[in-house]
Amino acid sequence: MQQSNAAATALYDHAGVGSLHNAGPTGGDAGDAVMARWLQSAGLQHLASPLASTGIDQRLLPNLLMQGYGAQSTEEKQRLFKLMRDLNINGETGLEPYTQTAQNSGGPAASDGFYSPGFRGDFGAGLLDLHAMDDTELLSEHVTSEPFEPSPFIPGVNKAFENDFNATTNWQQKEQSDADASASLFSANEKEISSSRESNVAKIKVVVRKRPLNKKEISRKEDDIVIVSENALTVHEPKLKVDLTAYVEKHEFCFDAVLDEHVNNDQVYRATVEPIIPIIFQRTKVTCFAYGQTGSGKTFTMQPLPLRAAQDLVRFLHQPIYRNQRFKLWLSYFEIYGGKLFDLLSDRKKLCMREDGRQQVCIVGLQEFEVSDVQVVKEYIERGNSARSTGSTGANEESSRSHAILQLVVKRHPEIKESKQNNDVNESKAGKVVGKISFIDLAGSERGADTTDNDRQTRIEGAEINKSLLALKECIRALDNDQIHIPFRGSKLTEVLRDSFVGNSRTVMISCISPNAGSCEHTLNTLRYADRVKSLSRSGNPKKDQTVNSLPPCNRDVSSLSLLATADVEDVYGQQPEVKVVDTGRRPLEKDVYTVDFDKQPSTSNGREESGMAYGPTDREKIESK
Ligand SMILES: Nc1ncnc2c1ncn2[C@@H]1O[C@H](COP(=O)(O)OP(=O)(O)OP(=O)(O)O)[C@@H](O)[C@H]1O
Repeated sequence: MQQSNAAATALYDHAGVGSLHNAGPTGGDAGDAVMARWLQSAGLQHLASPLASTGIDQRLLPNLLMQGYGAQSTEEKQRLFKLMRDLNINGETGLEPYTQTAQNSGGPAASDGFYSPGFRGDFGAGLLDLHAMDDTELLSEHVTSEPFEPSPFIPGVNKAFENDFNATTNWQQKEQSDADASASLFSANEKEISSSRESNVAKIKVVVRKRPLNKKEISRKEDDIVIVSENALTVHEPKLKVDLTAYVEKHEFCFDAVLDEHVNNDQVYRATVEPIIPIIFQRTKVTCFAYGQTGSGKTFTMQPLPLRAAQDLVRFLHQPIYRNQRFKLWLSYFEIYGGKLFDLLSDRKKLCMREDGRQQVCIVGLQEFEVSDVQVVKEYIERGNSARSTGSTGANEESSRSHAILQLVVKRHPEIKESKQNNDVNESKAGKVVGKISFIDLAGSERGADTTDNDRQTRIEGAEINKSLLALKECIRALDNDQIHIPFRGSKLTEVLRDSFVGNSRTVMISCISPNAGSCEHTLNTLRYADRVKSLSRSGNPKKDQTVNSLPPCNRDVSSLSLLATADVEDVYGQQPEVKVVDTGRRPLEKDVYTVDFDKQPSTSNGREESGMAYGPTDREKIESK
């Protein structure tokens, strides 16, 4: 309390009136004028005048303000709080030294400002305290737990929570305090905080998920050859010597996280997408995709994620900061099949991709739906899923033959009066994209090499799939190396995701693997692809290169792969509390020397890009630019 008083008092001093105790009538006037201007800067001038008219000693104003005097609404209190805080920050940065007064002398140093524990502890009721408790303390009370476990990263929202000014969490208070930033979304200080939060989320995160043996595999008495331990796993490859004696070759890998067969979908969400949700509101484009052979669990893994993410995004949107700024969530769902795009929420309407004048890719005719309720999101997802192209493979009766892309986009909408001027533009288009997350359920990675279904259709599917997987990897590589040129034209998939590869973006790859011995080769291919993606961040960064030598010998690269020679010491995912990950300074180890070319995807030679494979009606396409 002393500190906050000191800060407000400093305002008077700054006006050249000396300490409050010395303020005479003239000095008081000058101080009052500054105080009035100060309040006016946040639209709170009315808080000064009632005081003046009641004849209350203006010197008491800082105290009264600190008690929330006159502020009627939550919003006003927030603004007032922000003003006080800014004052402290300025004081803290030494913009304007202030004289010690009787009130503040003996208290904590001025430089401790708002952030000193003493100050926090004394902070009066009715005003926000950004630092009273850590993020997790209040969150758990307010998060709706059905049907998922509460998320420590995401604020809970319910009516009481929204209305209870004092019960807002630190995190929410920070967000709330952004509300009156008119010119930009975030004040300088908050930008700092948000950028540090952003930088805490690795650009590429690679997670492996192992599914359990299925009934067929159990009935065939197949062995589980994948052993998971922490963030590493070992594949025990059964082999035969020339003299036909059996032996096992071990392959060890290490990733950001490895999730075993006992991990449920909610835990997958927590380890992958959840930490990224907050930065979507900070103009980040996120891509999350699952990769792996058919039947390895990609769809099983990916399908719950958008719903879970939508639930958290909706929670954020209910925060006053975002609600006041007219942030809305939009959902679209389409698939890429045989190089063509189909809207899964619009009777498989064929879509086409256009580049506008600003080289922004837009999918012409793609329906976007505003979603503010998780139940509605669920219905859209179910509708889209039932419209997907699936077929049967040896390993999966309902195999995805396409890449399905579900996008959740946060947009900021203009005020009603502004948007009325653009009556002809539909609401979704009127909004400005703030951030988005794309969930991609890729078709099985080995379909190009699928010889059991080797008909023409399958070959075409396989060719496109292979092409896009290769292109995806190239884009991730370029992205991670901060290359200016991103080879997004390599496939329809990467073209569609173009805006996810430029600017501020994050990628989460979930590699799904089957545990049975019969899938060993595919499992190793999947892990090598994942390893390759992860290792991309180890190449081309001299800072990372230097650190490898300081790693303990057991963590050093011992394989013959020069590209995997450096350690990813900058991946700080390991700091997230809920995520089962460890320092990725340990590079993946695959002890054996491979003969496999890691870059090589299953053959694409049998595929030509075919046209005229449109599914569903070829509706007249409304050509319009976003
Ligand atoms: N972790 C898991 N736990 C329990 N069952 C799983 C798990 N992963 C996958 N399955 C089951 O395995 C089967 C195949 O999974 P899924 O359809 O997700 O594979 P996929 O990789 O998407 O295949 P495709 O590429 O052919 O579409 C499904 O019946 C699914 O329910």
